[in-house]
Amino acid sequence: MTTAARPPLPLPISTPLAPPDGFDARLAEIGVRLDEPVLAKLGDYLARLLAMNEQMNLTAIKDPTEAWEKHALDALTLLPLLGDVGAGSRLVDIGSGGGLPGIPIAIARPDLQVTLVDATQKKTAFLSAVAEALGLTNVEARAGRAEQLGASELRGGFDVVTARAVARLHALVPLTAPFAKPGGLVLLVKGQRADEELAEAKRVLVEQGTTHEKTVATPTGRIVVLRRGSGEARRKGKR
Ligand SMILES: C[S@@+](CC[C@H](N)C(=O)[O-])C[C@H]1O[C@@H](n2cnc3c(N)ncnc32)[C@H](O)[C@@H]1O
Repeated sequence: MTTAARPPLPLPISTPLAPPDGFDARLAEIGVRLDEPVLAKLGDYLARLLAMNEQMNLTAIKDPTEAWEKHALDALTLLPLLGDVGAGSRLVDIGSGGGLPGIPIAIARPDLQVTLVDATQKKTAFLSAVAEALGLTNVEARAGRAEQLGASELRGGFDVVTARAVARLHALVPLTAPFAKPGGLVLLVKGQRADEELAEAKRVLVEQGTTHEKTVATPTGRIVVLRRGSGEARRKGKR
């Protein structure tokens, strides 16, 4: 882990957040049901995120209820798309920032190995510290730019790649697709303008050897689902 040589970042004291009334119903709307210990761990994560946010810029959201909706629920909208992703699979979250959507996924799917990538070393120090505090043994943080890490030993190593709020699709696909194995999924959390961004990124999708499988509307936005093709498809795309 890139941050391992540095002293661990001390986390401020925080009290885990309780889910707001009706959160179970919000989860049911997206076809997700979580046990109480999982919700408790999510509440612990959100509390630590908001507490650390007073010391470094991790999120614009400060209100706990909003954090459950716009961070936890928004991240968990990815879960139904991971139904066919088996235990032991590897997922990487690019531009993870304060850990979104990667940490809620790692909490809800402890059977996945989750790598969190961010260009800012201070943020990956927080991600390592929060993963340790939450006992998330399936999480590692890597500091570095996706452009470089996507050409490192991480290239082509992941069954699933996720990203939220990092860049528009035409710039985001080259940052994310290189991490996916052939046949791997690239799940990009977007807003209402996903279709417009897709149209703009059409050529880039081909160049990166990805195909657009579908766009899923969720209660919090849109998820653009891409699949990385074989090397052969990528070579054809370059012609
Ligand atoms: C607006 S924040 C979003 C953070 C998080 N994904 C979320 O949804 O809350 C964008 C993050 O992407 C990171 N980032 C931007 N460009 C990057 C790149 N080329 N490689 C790695 N991280 C990058 C930034 O450091 C920042 O933490």
